[in-house]
Amino acid sequence: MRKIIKNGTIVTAADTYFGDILIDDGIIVMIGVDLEDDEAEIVDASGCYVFPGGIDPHTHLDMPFGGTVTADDFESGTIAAAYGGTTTVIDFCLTSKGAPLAKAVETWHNKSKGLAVIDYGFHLMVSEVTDDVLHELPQIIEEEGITSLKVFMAYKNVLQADDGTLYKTLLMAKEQGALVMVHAENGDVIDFLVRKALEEGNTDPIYHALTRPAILEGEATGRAADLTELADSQLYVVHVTCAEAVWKIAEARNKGLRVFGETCPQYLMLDQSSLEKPDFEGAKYVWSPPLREQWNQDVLWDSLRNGQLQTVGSDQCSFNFKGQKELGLGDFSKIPNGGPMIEDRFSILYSEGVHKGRLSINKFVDVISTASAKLFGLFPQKGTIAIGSDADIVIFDPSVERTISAATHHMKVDYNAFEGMQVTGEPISVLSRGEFVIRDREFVGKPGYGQYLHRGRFGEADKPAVKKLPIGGAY
Ligand SMILES: NC(=O)NCCC(=O)O
Ligand SMILES: [Zn+2]
Ligand SMILES: [Zn+2]
Repeated sequence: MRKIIKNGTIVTAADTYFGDILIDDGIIVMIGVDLEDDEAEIVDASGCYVFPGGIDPHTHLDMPFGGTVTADDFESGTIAAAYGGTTTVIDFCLTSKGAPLAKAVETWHNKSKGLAVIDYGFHLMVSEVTDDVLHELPQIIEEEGITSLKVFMAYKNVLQADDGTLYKTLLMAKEQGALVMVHAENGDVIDFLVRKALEEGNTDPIYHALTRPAILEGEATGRAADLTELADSQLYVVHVTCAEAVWKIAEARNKGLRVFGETCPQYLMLDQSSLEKPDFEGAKYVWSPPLREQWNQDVLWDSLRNGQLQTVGSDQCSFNFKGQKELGLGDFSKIPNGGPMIEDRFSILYSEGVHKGRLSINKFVDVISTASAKLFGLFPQKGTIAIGSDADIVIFDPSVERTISAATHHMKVDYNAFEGMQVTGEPISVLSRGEFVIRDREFVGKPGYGQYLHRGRFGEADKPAVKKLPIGGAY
């Protein structure tokens, strides 16, 4: 079914203009003024912005962690994402030492197939680089289109890899055209500090933050950047929280290194004092790296604006307060790490970024969508509004005032970390490949509609192929 989105203000990372968009078979085929097509359904976007769908480069759906499993799976998580204006997620496929990588990828396909309501891809965790991994990885990159590899520098004895593994992964990524992602914290020192705090009887949630100081995030970020330089490779630092890490990324980028950084709405909006809430409520805010002192928020906003950080991911990793976060009553180190962020990422960035004058509207589109498409091999299929791109579109009303709350959110989790926050603007309708997933604030999508994304190699977006127009056709 053809559709014309009419009368909206189209916004991309580069331009803002008034126009109509003709969609055919899930693809944007024409953009212009006063477009007409007798067979097309007309979708009125008067008074609204028309944005490319959000791309969330950092989610953990249906992920086992800390002796439990995230509250949101690929169905509830992608429904919530769509309500929030996100049309693509890239989830982390976990692996275990000694087990075939292909088995882990198959597990993640089984978790997502038939459930996702929007398109999705996977990053692949690398926990060791053995001969088997060296043999298997190029095949997975080629056949699965998984072109980003994740190394954890923290979570000792659970997910953490050593520096040798990180270095070998960087070398392999350089050769294969993949992007290495790091969770940058010094896991060994954190492990020592956690044990010491517990021995001293310090068991409350706030000690999660106090045992993971910002300097250990800065140190690991700098170490990863140095190893990237040595390997002449490429690095993406996930969930950057603090000035110490931003400075290391900026230093690397100033040297001309291919080092990129992501932050998340929680680090832009919340601070460490949330972990001190009484009655164990601080546990709701336990994730890693932890929330920081408030002044870091300005550093993060400035870094998005000036390009030292490029993207905003959600790090969606939801656990219920009742029964899951409570696993850490009496021992903060047993609180499952993570929070529910997938639904509010887009609106918080618009409201606190664009509406409050911290980001231009085009920069907003870049950090919420376009930059991730480019870094993770999805551009120009995703991440923009252009002829030939997938019609992943958000019709966003900037005049709506609303309050974020667990009572109205769509994640399957019993609290919202941004409870009570007033935001301006709301995604009213959301289309994925030309089909409504959210229509006039109602979910109308279908589990299983979301397609797995076979992604391009790192750097391909810098040299896109010239598109050919079919003879006599618009595209
Ligand atoms: N962030 C967090 O606490 N949980 C998810 C796993 C990770 O990203 O480190
Ligand atoms: Zn992490
Ligand atoms: Zn994460």
